[in-house]
Formats: sequence, C-alpha cells, structure tokens
Amino acid sequence: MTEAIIEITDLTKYYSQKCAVDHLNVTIHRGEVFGLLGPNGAGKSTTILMLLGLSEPSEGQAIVCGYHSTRQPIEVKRKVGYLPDNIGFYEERTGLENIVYTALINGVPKQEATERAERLLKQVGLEQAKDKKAGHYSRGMRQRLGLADVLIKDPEVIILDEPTLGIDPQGVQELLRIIRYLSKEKGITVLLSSHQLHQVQQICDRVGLFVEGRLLAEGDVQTLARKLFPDYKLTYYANVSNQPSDLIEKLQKVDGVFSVEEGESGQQLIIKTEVDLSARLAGFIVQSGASLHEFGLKEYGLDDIYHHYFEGGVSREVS
Ligand SMILES: Nc1ncnc2c1ncn2[C@@H]1O[C@H](COP(=O)(O)OP(=O)(O)OP(=O)(O)O)[C@@H](O)[C@H]1O
Repeated sequence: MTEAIIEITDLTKYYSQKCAVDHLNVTIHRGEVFGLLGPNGAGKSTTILMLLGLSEPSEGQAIVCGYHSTRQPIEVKRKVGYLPDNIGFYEERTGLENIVYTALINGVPKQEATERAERLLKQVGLEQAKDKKAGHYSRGMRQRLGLADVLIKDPEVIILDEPTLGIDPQGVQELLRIIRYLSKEKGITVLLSSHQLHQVQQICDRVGLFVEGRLLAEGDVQTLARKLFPDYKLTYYANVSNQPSDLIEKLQKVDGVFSVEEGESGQQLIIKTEVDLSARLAGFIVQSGASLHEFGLKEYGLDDIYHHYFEGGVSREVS
C-alpha cells in the first residue's frame, strides 16, 4: 500500500444543531484520484474546507501531507492546491501574466516564474492561448488555467470542486486527461467532488458516496458494484427489435436465468444469470425470430451504483 497523504479520522462538523459532516473516516494515498460524490448539501464542501484548515471541525481531525489541518493550516496550504468551482482571475491580464503573478506572490523568482508558467501552460494545453486575456477564456480554458495556477505552487495534493461543471464534452475530456496525467505521472494526489458520475468514473481510482454528512460506501467502482449487486453473477444486455411478445417469458424459463427485464427504451433486455449463458441466450433470441442488434455483458457503473443508493431517496449501507 502506498503512503497515506490524506487521513481523515472521525471528522465531524456541526452548524448549530445541523450535522453537516458526521464522523467521516477516509484515507487517501499518494497519487490516487479520489472522487467525493453526493447530492447537494451532502457535506462535500464542508469537508473540503476542513481539510484546507478553513473551517474548524467540531470533532475529529484531518492530517494532510503529515500536517494537522486545524493546527497547521499554513503548512497544509503550502502542500495543497485548491481549485474552487469558479476561480477568479485578473480578467484584463493574459493567462501567462496571471500564472506568473501567482508564482511571484508565492516567492518564485521572476525568471523562474516565467519559465515555469510557460511550461505549465503548455502542460494544460494553453500554449496557444497564453497571451490572450483571461477574461476572454472559455470555461474549460479557465479550469485549465486554474490547474496551472494551482500547479505553479508545486502541490502534493490538488482538491477540485466540481471541475467539469459547465465545460463542453471535448473540454471535459481534455481536463480529465490532464488530471489523470498529474496523478499517474507526477504522483499528485487528487481529491475531487463531482456530480458528473460518468466522467468521474473514467478517472477516479476510488470514490466515496456521501449523503447527509455520512460516507455510505467507498471503494473502486467494480468493488462497489460487486458489493451492491451480489445476487447474480452476470448481467447481459440484448438490443433487440421485432421480438415476439412472449420472448421475455420464454427467456425467463431458460435454465440458469435469474431474471429478465425490459430496459427503458423497450428495445433492450436486461438478463441476469447465475452462469455464463452468452452463446445460448444470443442463439435463443435469434431463433425466436427477433432481430438481435447487440449482445454483451453489462458492466455496472457509477450511475447504477448511485441510483441504487439514492433512488426513492432511500440510502442504504453496505458492509
Ligand atoms: N456556513 C454554514 N452555516 C450553516 N449551515 C451550513 C453552512 N455551510 C453549509 N451548511 C449546511 O451544511 C450542509 C452541508 O453543506 P455543504 O455545502 O458542505 O454540502 P455540499 O455537499 O458541498 O453541497 P453542494 O454540492 O450543494 O455544494 C448543508 O445542509 C448546508 O446547508
């Protein structure tokens, strides 16, 4: 196991009677991308503020890069780069000028500041736009400029609050690629909060599902899926058309089939089985006279996991 970089123990925050974060326990390791997921008001921002030493816990503690976030907030700030969901820049200054300015106020000598800023802007894909005013940047470009702004301080940890919000799909892919690169190639630990489950799933090594101040489950997506959907071993999807009306009924009678459901579109069948029946099921569907357009094994993703937890507003605990 790699080195623990963020160690959160029984972290708790009350606002008057309201418990915003309830005995949170998580350890995040060097170079890991950890996604903090949860609905509005779950306590994500409060947790981030406590990690940064900007809000005092009611109970418990957070150790970041070996420093106690409440007692040693300045040391923590030196190690952590924080990118809020809407970062402010000097709009009339160019991207490069903004980053050089951040470098200078962090004590980097002028010559080095410019060199490092240029290098970072290249790394985040803003080389062509570095001389453009920040006020003219798109939201995706601003987020990448924000990353450069955070990286100029050479942090060990980056905390990102909803980094992909409001960015077009191509911009999202670019940003995620950079975040992944920073974690895997540079060994930077990344903690990000997000609602964009599909995106988060692409880059997070582990996720924590957070609701009403409590961490309901954490782990990598596959492990969580196995914990949540343990009743059957395999789930297939079959995209069909022109199927006979009794196809579902007949499939349900096939030996080893656990259940058959119709997907939302009515064009997809979801078939759960106890053993590998792929060839048999595909053959059965074709022989029934239905047109089979696609057949495969369904991988459960973060969206499924999230829905499982939050559908109907009921949250469940997983051991
Ligand atoms: N300064 C404050 N004073 C009182 N209550 C607060 C304060 N900040 C947050 N809260 C409450 O604490 C709870 C957690 O809020 P928090 O902002 O941490 O959630 P969040 O998961 O970040 O939500 P969002 O995704 O909407 O930002 C909410 O019920 C919120 O109303």
